[in-house]
Amino acid sequence: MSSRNVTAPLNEDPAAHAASLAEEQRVLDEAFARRDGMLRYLDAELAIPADDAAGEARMRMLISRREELRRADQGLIFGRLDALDGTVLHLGRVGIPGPGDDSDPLVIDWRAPAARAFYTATPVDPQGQRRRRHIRVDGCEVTGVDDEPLDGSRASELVGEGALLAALGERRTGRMSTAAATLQREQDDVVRADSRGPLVVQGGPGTGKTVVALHRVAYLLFTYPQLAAQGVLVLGPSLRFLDYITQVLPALGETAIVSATCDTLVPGIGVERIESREIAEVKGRALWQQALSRYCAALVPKPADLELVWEGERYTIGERRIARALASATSGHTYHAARTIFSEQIHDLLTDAIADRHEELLARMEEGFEDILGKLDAGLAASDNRAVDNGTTGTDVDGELTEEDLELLRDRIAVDSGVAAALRRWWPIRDTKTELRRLLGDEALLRRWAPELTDAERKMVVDEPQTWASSDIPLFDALDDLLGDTRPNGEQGEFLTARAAARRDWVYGHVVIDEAQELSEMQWQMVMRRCPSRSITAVGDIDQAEAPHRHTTWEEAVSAAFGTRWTEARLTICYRTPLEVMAITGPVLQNAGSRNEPPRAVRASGIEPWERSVGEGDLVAEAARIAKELSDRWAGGTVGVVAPLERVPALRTALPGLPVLSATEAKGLEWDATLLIDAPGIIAEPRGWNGLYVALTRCTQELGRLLVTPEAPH
Ligand SMILES: Nc1ncnc2c1ncn2[C@@H]1O[C@H](COP(=O)(O)OP(=O)(O)OP(=O)(O)O)[C@@H](O)[C@H]1O
Repeated sequence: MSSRNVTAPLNEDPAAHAASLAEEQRVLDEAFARRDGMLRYLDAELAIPADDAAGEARMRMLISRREELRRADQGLIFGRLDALDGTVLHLGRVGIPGPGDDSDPLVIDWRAPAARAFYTATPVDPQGQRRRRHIRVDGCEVTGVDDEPLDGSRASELVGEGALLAALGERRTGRMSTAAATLQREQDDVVRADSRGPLVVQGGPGTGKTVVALHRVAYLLFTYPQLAAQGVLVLGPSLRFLDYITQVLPALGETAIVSATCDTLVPGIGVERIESREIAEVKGRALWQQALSRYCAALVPKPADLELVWEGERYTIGERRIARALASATSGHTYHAARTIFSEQIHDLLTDAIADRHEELLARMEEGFEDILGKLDAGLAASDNRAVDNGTTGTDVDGELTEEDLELLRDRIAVDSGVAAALRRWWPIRDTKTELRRLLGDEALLRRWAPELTDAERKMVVDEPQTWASSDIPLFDALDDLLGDTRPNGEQGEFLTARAAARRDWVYGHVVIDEAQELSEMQWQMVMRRCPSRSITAVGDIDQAEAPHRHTTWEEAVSAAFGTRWTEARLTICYRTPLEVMAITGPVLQNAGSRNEPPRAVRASGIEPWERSVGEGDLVAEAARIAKELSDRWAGGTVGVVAPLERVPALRTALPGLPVLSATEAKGLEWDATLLIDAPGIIAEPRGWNGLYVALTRCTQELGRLLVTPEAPH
């Protein structure tokens, strides 16, 4: 811990303030100088080529450290804690060591345990601290300091109120920014929560769920460096959303990440068409896991005699032996793994059968058929080339098969195409897509393996087109997992984004799900398969759920996946949406059937939400005019337009360059101003009140509503 003692001003007078700025500028200058020195050192190290795997792994580590240091430009220092005992700590995006080997760090990483008090100390519980200071920097220049005494002379629910409100009031760029400098207490609790077992974070709109989820990833990777070997999976609701959050984790120095949506997660299959909500609901139910598992088990052949031909002779492996081989091969293995084990056992059994017959022949020969030995020897020698290789005849002179003979024979059986073909006929290799198609397209199969479905539901499934929809992806994933690879991938090796993303069976160290309220039960299963340790953080707002499943509580949403073994945390303060807008969301939430209160808004924008009406015929032109007005007013920021899905195409054409989205598409995104078009049209959509709640809560400053009035009759 740093022990530089600085007498910091606690009053606000300008001279003292200027002195504080100058003092922090000196620390920042030193931090940059040290950071640049570290970069030079890393560049020099990286110039020496690696000559083995260990060297390459070290290179990757150095490259990642270099990236982290390079990206820390914004926020090399952002905070300072002055303890009661005079100790001073500076906090930044990354740790910067002090000048000597034994000296205290110049800057500690915000994720280090010693930094925690910066986010959690309060006047009531100052944790040995005298003052918290937020340092605002612009690159290498200190632009301001906000001091917060922790002696009770100033009380606020917020940590670093000045810095937080400044951050929240900034124009939105269309990309999310980091919030390491201004994380709030309840958010920090979630960021640093125990990573064992699933954690579900419920929070209303704008409470920082995405912020928390991403900072938690950075925290976990920092605290448990071994996680980087498996990587972290970040699942978001849409590609637009993933694009919105792209720069947060790299800016926090983290790259051991795969990000995907539930639709893009599984290699080898993608969404080819939109489906109805009814069918998506039916195909999202947990019952499919069982149905697919039963179906897959039924694909395994039943015990029966197996006939094989070896060198023109027929051998029959009897039903009882087959049954034993099947029982040991199938227990706990996937279809294809079991098939591989079974095949190996058949190779053994066939070897034994050939050896038995050979012995029989020998016995008969001893009874007087001596010429047979000669033929047999010649046959074996010709088939395994030993006569050519070592001049032996292939059996001992007495004609008995040696251990070595048997091993060679077994090896030849294992690669023999005739045996392989017979085994393939008896126990076919299965293609996941073909099998899934077969099951989904056959009412009789569905009746047998998914008896929980009603006749009408089965018919609906069978009548679906022959292309893949979103709800098919988790079914494919489940079946592919049950069938297993025909050739196992082996160890997963060190994490590389492309390597992990290309493998369906990659096991991640942690999974973060944003907008988790939207996941169907089958999508939850898909997540769990990738994280058997259950180290999962799911953030969402059950009141914003629009997906076709019928969950209205987290218990309903996750019990099929986690049972009762999960913890819940809550975020209660809304940082995005201003007071004026949050004030009108209460009734909307009630109509959505929620039992939750809207979160408390932390700030006012001073702009009341407004409403205008327009006739149907003038809608598009009027929307374009108002959107232009808003864009001018929020120049340097962003404006978003949310409308009922059916109105989106026409509005998109009329408003090029602006995001025009349905309520579902707007999920997770935000703008300075929202133009909400035809709220009743959104309400009329399935789960429309939830959609309206999403739409209302996207803006950080201004909400305008455009109502559509019916055309007056001519
Ligand atoms: N501690 C913080 N410091 C600075 N900005 C913050 C903080 N917490 C949240 N914000 C900002 O508040 C806004 C809302 O945060 P975020 O998108 O994470 O909320 P959310 O709970 O995921 O919202 P929604 O459910 O509506 O998508 C963002 O602009 C985010 O940067």
